[in-house]
Amino acid sequence: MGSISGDSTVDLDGQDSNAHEEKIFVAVRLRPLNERELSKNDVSEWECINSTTILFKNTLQERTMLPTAYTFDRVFRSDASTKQVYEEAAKKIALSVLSGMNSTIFAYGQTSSGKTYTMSGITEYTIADIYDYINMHREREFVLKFSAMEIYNESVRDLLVLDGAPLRLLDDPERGTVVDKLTEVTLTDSNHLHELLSVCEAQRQIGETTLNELSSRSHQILRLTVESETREYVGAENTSTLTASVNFVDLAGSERASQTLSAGTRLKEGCHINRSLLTLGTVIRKLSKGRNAHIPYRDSKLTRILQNSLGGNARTAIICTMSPAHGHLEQSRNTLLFASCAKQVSTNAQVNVVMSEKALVKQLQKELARLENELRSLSSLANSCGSSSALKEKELLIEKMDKEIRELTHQRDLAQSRVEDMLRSGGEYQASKSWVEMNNHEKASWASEYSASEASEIIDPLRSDVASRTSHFSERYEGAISSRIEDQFPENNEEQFLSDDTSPRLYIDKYFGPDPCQGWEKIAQENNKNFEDNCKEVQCIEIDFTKQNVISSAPSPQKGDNVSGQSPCSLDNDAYFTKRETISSAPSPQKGDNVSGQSPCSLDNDAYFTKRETISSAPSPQKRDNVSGQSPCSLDNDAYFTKRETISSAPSPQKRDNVSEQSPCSLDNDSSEPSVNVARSQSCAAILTTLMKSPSSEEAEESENTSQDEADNQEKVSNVEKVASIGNLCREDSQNSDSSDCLNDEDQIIMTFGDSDRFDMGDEKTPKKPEETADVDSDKTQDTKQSASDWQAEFERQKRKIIELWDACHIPLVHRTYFFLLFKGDPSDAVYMEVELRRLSFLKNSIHGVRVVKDDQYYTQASSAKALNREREMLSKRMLKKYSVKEREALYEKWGIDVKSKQRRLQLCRRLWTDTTNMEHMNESASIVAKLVGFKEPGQAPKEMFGLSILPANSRSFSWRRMVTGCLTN
Ligand SMILES: Nc1ncnc2c1ncn2[C@@H]1O[C@H](COP(=O)(O)OP(=O)(O)OP(=O)(O)O)[C@@H](O)[C@H]1O
Repeated sequence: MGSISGDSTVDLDGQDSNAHEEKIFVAVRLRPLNERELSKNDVSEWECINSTTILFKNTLQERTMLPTAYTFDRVFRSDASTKQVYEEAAKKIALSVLSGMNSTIFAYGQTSSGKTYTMSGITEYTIADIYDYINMHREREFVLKFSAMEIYNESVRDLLVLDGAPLRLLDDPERGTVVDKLTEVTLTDSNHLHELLSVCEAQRQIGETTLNELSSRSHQILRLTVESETREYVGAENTSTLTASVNFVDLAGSERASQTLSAGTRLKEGCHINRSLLTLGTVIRKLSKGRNAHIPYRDSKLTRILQNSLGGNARTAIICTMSPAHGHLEQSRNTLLFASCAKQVSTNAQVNVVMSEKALVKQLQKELARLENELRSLSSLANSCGSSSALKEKELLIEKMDKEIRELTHQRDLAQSRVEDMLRSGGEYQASKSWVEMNNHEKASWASEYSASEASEIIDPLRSDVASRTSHFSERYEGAISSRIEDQFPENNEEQFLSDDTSPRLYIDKYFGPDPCQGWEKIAQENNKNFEDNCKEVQCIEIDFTKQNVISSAPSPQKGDNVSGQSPCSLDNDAYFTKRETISSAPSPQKGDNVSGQSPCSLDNDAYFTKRETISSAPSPQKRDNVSGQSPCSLDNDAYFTKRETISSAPSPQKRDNVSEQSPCSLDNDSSEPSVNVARSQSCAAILTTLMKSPSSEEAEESENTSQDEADNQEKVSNVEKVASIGNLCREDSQNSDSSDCLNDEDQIIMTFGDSDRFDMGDEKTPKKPEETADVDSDKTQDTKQSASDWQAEFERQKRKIIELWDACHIPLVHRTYFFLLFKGDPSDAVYMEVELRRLSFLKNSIHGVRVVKDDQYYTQASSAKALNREREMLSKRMLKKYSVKEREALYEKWGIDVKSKQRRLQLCRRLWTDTTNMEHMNESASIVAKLVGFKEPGQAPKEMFGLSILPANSRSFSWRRMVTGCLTN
């Protein structure tokens, strides 16, 4: 022990007493082959080629891509003594405790590799050196304290107490994790310590495994705390004490159940051991990559207790022990991998100086006097400079600001509600009909007639008023406002996370577009242009859909009906026929007839036939009817027939009346089914409305599906469903989502035909009985009679549907809460709900094999189960801030969470928004999330902030006009 000599208490072996960052010291120790290994003729696979490098000999010439040489701070051959290991790998760090620095020596390695053998030696040598040092430094007074614990099956036991109960871990703001009620014995001398070590040895959980008769089944942490102060100053006023601890950590060995042949208790122990070592490995690996990574200290008690030693403020050495035997090759490699990571980890140890109580009191008194002086000088300054009046002035300013904020908000609300009123009542209908009283046709017609200039007329004066007030307001109060905002949203990671998604303004800007007030002008300007485009786009969609019904119809006797002229029935497998007919003006009847003039029947497998026809004059009713003229019922496997017709001019009334004169029921040649009677009016929007809502068209599809069900050949059914799915998609999107996003360009849809599991938008698709759906006119009448109470029912239905979709699409809880609080049951909610449903339908579709290229980024990015889990974790953290202990306990009870269970907050947050059918649960969830993220009280969600800002930033893919048009159809 002669090396302990220094005169200084804080300078051992040239160590610097100041805080310094250093890497963990990593050494590897090979043990000799043991008897068991020798008896199996196992060979030694590892060799230390110098004092720092260990080499894989590969005696058996196995092919391996793994590294063969590993370098560490020190490697020890199997004939090295424990004393040598101590001197060269552990001593320096262990004895840092004498200079006031915490330190830890770990032994890590697989079972039976020699951890306990090494660690007990190191502990002995350290103790001996410490007592030697104490004896040599009589000028200082030392107090040594000892504690010992083991972590057995994830519970912490006091090794100095016989049959003690498991101990709890507490978080101390200053000391980090502490073991509650752990015995700490003040040592009288080294013998005393040795006695206690014997107690620990006797107490520790030992068990026999195939690999080690005395296998340690727990992690053992022995802690020796050394306090010292200069004798001369003991009891003096300004003396200070050095205090630090050294931990001797003998980890349980990693093991493979198959190798240790463990079962029952041993197996359970082994699982706990491996799990905690895995966490230790993860902590080390993450630390080795940098301190910013999320370090899972809390995942195991071992890492929690040793947090300071793992990248913290304790000097640390890890001695990795390994068996050189070939039979343990894999485990040895794992050990070396762990050692390699550990080598990269830095710690930042510092000297812990504890002031004496007297010195502390003295210092505090000084500080108090200084503060009192400051206060006195401040109050005299206040009296002389009239700072109280300055304060008053500021208060008045704040009051004024508040008033102006209220006034501005009021103005904006007023402006929006005026515009909304105007939009709802709509020109000539205003006097006679309310919005809910209008039928879809009327709504759509109104939408088409309402012009941009009219909108601007109303909006412009309001906008300029609001703008001038806003600029005046921000000029004056910008500084004050931003400081208020900073107060409300302080910067830290968690807050950042939440403010990214939940700060009302940021949230809305990010996901719904800019401030509504700023969007009006653009909207008004784009109105006319967009509306034209939209009509075209929507027409494409709807006619496309109609055509599919037509395709399904029986051929008409007219010449024009049999455009393809031949049944696709005989299409070979995988062949399909796509027909597009673009009619830019009224086509002649002749021209459209027998357009293809060729049978697709003769197409070979995998061949397809795409036909485009441009017709420059109005088509005759005959021509437009039954374009394909063939039932796809008899399509061969995987063949399908798609026909699209794009019409950019207003068709003649005759044509419109007969567009789908045939019932899709005739798919099975069942002419008794009600026929589709889709009328096209002069107005684009009217066409849209009628087609979209026509129960006949729905029925047409249903009938088609029904008849498919009846068909013998199930394969054919699936083929037809594939065709129908395009129609369904079009219809869904035109009804429920941004139609132009979906179909204004064929390239915007990528269909996965193998996936028929389409998104079900709800009740609309429930097959209706023929008598319920036969007559479009009767539906129109019903539309007209729709009352506010109908809306209530519809509102509830839509709300539930949205909730289900939120759940299915893993929509962030903050988002759900915002919208949930937004929905009040007013007819004006229709707009918000519509937008939400559309986006969710896109998302759901994209999950189910249909990718919409222009999909809303937010929905595709934010909506994942993983993101949702993260959000729940973040929310659970906020519970500490937002709920008192009592409130939390009340919540746990209410939500059926055991108050004694672990991770109660997380448990609660994991339950939020899960019971989608229980509206009380939804309300409760919304209210909790709202509180956690600081939304307004439930029922006061900032609806006005959403207003028309439901427009996304990308106005090209989503226009106000389109949205309104879409809403009209429901
Ligand atoms: N370097 C060594 N020289 C000689 N014998 C050794 C050496 N290392 C370990 N041994 C012997 O190997 C056996 C297993 O050692 P030890 O109990 O220390 O392993 P361990 O890694 O602690 O195992 P476990 O994780 O199962 O507790 C013991 O009998 C021990 O005496």
